Amino acid sequence: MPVPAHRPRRSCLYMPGANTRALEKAKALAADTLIFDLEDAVAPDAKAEARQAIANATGAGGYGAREIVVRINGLETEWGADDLKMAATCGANAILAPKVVSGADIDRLDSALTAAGAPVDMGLWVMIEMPLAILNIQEIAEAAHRTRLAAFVMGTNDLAKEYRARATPDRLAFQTALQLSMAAARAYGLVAIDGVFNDIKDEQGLIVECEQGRTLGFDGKTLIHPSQLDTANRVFAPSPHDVEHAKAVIEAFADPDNAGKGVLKVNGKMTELLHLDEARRTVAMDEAIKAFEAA
Ligand SMILES: CC(C)(COP(=O)(O)OP(=O)(O)OC[C@H]1O[C@@H](n2cnc3c(N)ncnc32)[C@H](O)[C@@H]1OP(=O)(O)O)[C@@H](O)C(=O)NCCC(=O)NCCSC(=O)C[C@H](O)C(=O)O
Ligand SMILES: [Mg+2]
Repeated sequence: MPVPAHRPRRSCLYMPGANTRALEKAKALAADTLIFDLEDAVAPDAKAEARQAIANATGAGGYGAREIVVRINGLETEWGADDLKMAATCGANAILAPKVVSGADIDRLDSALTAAGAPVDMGLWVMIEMPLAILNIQEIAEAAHRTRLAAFVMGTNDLAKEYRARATPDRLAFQTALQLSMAAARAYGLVAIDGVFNDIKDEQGLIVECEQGRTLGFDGKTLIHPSQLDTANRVFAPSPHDVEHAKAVIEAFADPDNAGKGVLKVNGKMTELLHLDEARRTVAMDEAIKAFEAA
């Protein structure tokens, strides 16, 4: 299936690779992206079994238009090379590598994927979750120019552990990391996905965190439970008001009376050509979401 230019990634649901029931259940869940995990959600004794379960699930298919990503263990671990070998040719859209800290890490992963026979359109996603990754964030993002690097995924649990930080509702401790990662992602054309919200029962807390991620510019949020899907899908989609306003901006610039003008007033707001670009992106994403949901 060709990759749409504006692919929705509002909701990116992790599931442990060893949980075959979750892998099956995912075929009917309203997630834009499914992340089959071999790393932290899988116990050391279950790694080989989980790797086989993911290979079986991706081989059998049935996930429709959902994007499939396999999170591997780090290449420095005893499981990483076998994970990458399986993930490279299992039919997934991308692999997600944990705990990268440098541009050289991206080069190593990229070379290993090519050597393992990964298709040219397979993406490389990486977890931004180590203090050194935050300090080296530009160098990491810059590797996108020479590799398949396509996305940053924030790992706020590992960041909390490494920083010895407190997880507060405003995510004060992670603002520098979130915002530097966002700047680097956008500067080098990468997708940016926010970290997980651990308290499955706290729906209001999830809404607040999704809204904050959306405000910061993230494309979507990583999730850990199906009950979190609807909130992320709603918050990270353009709202009906956003789409209506975007269409008004596009119409205003297309009006022959406004030909040659660089600045207009639309719905009482100053509107420049840069807003036209954003309006086109909003409408394209709205259409991409509708097409994805109809598929
Ligand atoms: C957290 C969980 C272990 C809770 O599981 P459980 O107790 O089974 O929850 P429920 O009984 O409420 O489940 C209801 C049904 O939903 C299915 N389910 C649950 N979670 C998922 C899921 N993630 N994907 C698909 N399906 C799911 C259950 O099977 C139940 O189905 P049924 O039996 O038919 O009723 C569990 O939610 C879970 O394992 N979540 C994912 C954990 C995970 O993958 N963690 C790793 C990624 S997070 C991370 O590492 C962050 C990052 O690296 C960082 O540093 O921040
Ligand atoms: Mg992590």
